[in-house]
Amino acid sequence: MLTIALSKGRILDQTLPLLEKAGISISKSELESRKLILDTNLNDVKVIVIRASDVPVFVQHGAADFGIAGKDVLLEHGANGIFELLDLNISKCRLMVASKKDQDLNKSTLKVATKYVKSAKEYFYRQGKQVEVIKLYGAMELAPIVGLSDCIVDLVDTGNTLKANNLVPIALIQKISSRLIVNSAAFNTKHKEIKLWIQKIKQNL
Ligand SMILES: Nc1ncnc2c1ncn2[C@@H]1O[C@H](COP(=O)(O)OP(=O)(O)OP(=O)(O)O)[C@@H](O)[C@H]1O
Ligand SMILES: O=P(O)(O)OC[C@H]1O[C@H](OP(=O)(O)OP(=O)(O)O)[C@H](O)[C@@H]1O
Repeated sequence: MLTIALSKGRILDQTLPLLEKAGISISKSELESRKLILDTNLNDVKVIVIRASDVPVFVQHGAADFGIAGKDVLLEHGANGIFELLDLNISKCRLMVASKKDQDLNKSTLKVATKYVKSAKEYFYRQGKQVEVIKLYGAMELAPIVGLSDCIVDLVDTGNTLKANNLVPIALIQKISSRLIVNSAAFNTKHKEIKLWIQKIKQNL
């Protein structure tokens, strides 16, 4: 039995066609059901659809043999018990610093609002900047507008969300795309089975 962990939301829409091309499909009724473990067209392959940030957790603990998650989420999680095997080149965006146009960013301690605490701390540490990081779970763009922070660290794709909130991109931290990750232990015990599926997915990218 093979269990695959997929991220809900925008990654899922781009992941399903990749799996389909590799020979794993999930019916519409299965996707629309309230079930948490979904059947596929193959008896020995099951799929769990969970929050993006939970995918590496399930894979790390062996509750899923492989999973698909954004690099943003993987950077926050760290490499514990996980191998990143494939860049799927989907859900591409950039992890960036952004602020109001006229914001003074030369203060001795910058207030940074973000969901990406680890990446933000590491970035500003490398820059030699002292920061106070304020953890948020969404709507980061609001923070500089209401004076909660001097800047944000968030994902940018089209730039429309920044523009709509009168914010400007300041610096690129990391290019983001979705990655296929495996549990390092499962990769050793189920190596043949996992490798076969990864090859099938890779062939069809
Ligand atoms: N604007 C974007 N353009 C392209 N990819 C994006 C964009 N925003 C997020 N992503 C990618 O999609 C992934 C999932 O994002 P999504 O917005 O669906 O979930 P989320 O709301 O961030 O997750 P959660 O439900 O755990 O809070 C992110 O981890 C990132 O890799
Ligand atoms: O540059 P853009 O194309 O405007 O995309 C950037 C937006 O996309 C993501 O939010 P998302 O839509 O996933 O909403 P959420 O994180 O608040 O759920 C991200 O957090 C930005 O707000």
